[in-house]
Amino acid sequence: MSQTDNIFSQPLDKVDSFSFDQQVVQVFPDMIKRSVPGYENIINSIGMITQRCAVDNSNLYDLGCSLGAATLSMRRGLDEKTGCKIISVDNSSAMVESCQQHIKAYKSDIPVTVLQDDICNIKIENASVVVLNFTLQFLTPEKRLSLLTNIYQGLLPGGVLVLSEKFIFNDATNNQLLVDLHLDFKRSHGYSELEISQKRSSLDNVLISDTVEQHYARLQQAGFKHNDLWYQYFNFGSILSIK
Ligand SMILES: C[S@@+](CC[C@H](N)C(=O)[O-])C[C@H]1O[C@@H](n2cnc3c(N)ncnc32)[C@H](O)[C@@H]1O
Ligand SMILES: O=C(O)C(=O)C[C@]1(C(=O)O)C=C[C@@H](O)C=C1
Repeated sequence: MSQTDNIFSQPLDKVDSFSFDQQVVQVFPDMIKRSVPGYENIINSIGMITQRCAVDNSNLYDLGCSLGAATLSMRRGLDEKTGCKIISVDNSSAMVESCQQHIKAYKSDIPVTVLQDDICNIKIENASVVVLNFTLQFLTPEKRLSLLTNIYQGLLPGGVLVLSEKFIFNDATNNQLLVDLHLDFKRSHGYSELEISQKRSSLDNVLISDTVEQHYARLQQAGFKHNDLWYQYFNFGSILSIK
């Protein structure tokens, strides 16, 4: 069972940069549900996208898998396929350890390999579905294009990338309203003003958001010609890119 996230509930002398360490791992399912509008819808839909887009004898990748929520949803979507393998990758040792336990707890014949590595080092091969669920935003911007290019090159024709992110918006008025609505979402899930502001400081320069237009431009540069938002809830959303 996931514990309640109260990491930022007490005043901290110094707010450290956010990292996916053991303390975050322990509360992660609670943290992400209470912080990311639409997270559960996106996770469920990743299973549906997998069911429709995965092909027999291909690989599926969950890049920045955390505790494996998207991996498990993909695996549920593979019920009627044969010869598929899921490769789930995260560079946090605490996440990978917990992810392995979590995945083992659910029985299935579909193989899942959980790797502790930087997603920039992974060669994508024979892929029908690749998921980057709220992970690209944690890579330094200079590394983002080469990762997407690697993904494009490793996808089979017709293969898909699900790219979920926190966005910023060019229109300052819209941006402010969507940011405020996200903060209201957090308040409605029990986060205090102190928790919200300390978490925001801790994510400064760690989570670097792009606009939807910047994502489309980068995806096109990587080779993807078919890119569209399939989900948006305030300043969070998900793009589906097809090779
Ligand atoms: C917000 S979480 C992802 C949530 C997860 N995909 C889900 O659906 O529940 C971001 C994850 O990306 C991982 N991460 C960040 N940068 C990474 C990198 N360069 N290589 C591998 N994993 C990375 C973090 O350790 C963290 O577990
Ligand atoms: O913007 C925030 O407040 C967030 O908490 C976002 C976010 C994310 O989008 O990944 C950041 C870190 C945690 O992993 C959970 C959620």
